[in-house]
Amino acid sequence: MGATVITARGLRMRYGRAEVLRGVDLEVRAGEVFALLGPNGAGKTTTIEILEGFRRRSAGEARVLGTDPGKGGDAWRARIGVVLQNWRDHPRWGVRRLLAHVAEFYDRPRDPDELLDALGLTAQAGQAVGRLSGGQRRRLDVALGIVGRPELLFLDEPTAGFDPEARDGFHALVERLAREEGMTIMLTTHDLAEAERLADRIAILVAGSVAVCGTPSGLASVVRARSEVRWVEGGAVRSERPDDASRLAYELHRRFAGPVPGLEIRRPSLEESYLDLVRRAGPDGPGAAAFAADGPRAEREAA
Ligand SMILES: Nc1ncnc2c1ncn2[C@@H]1O[C@H](COP(=O)(O)OP(=O)(O)OP(=O)(O)O)[C@@H](O)[C@H]1O
Repeated sequence: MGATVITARGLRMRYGRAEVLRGVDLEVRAGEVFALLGPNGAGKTTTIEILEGFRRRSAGEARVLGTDPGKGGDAWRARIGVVLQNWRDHPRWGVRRLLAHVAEFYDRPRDPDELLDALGLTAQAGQAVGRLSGGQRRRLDVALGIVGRPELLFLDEPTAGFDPEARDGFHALVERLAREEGMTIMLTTHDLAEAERLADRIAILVAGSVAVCGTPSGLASVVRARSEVRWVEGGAVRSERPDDASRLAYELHRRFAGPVPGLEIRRPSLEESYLDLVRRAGPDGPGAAAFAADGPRAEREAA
């Protein structure tokens, strides 16, 4: 993996009295697809907007392509592609015309027709932007974000509103951009499956800070919630979530002096574990301190 493209250290953001980011630390390296995953209101968009240079942080350090994003000029901006959550300009312009117009701002733009083809928008080339469906509009947003051949691409919830086919096509496009062109991509999503499919590394943002960060497989082992052990005793179903499920099963086996009635050990799915993590680290959960003592935060930067 290459040089560091994005660094954030202790990033903080306040909107009035509300502290939305409480010290975000992350690092993205060249050629990496990095997913910022988290529930609604976790601070994903705020983080990405600070890194794009669209929002001024309240405190902390940030470097993007070697520059403080709050001070990046035109030359810096031209190296970055941005796909915002809601971009609704130029509703009367034709799709191809808008794309070709934006392409003119760059030295080495992509061919607008090839791009429309890659995003499945050829049939809409002459259509007014304001008349596109939500999913088509989103695909045009992506086309606008990559037409300038950026080194670094920010995608804020890129597949929101996509149907399954469009989502799959978009995932394939992101994989192509990363693998064939070596583009560094940072995306936000609340879709765990999307993050797992696309990202080399995932940071889970909960209540304004990074709860855990690592590769999808490293994350699976760190985030994985405790297994549930169930058995039948005294005519009733008993259930526990011990630290060590196999040890409890062994102890039960000894206690029953043989097979344990109704014994079941259920390993939670990654989805359940993710939701468990979000609940524990969230504002209504036991709080960051309890969460840290519990493991994942202490094991931050899982393999
Ligand atoms: N301009 C603003 N003024 C005041 N509060 C804001 C502003 N923008 C965002 N917030 C608040 O900051 C918090 C984080 O918002 P943000 O959009 O960064 O979260 P998110 O993780 O991207 O959420 P979502 O998944 O819903 O897009 C939310 O509680 C939101 O209401």
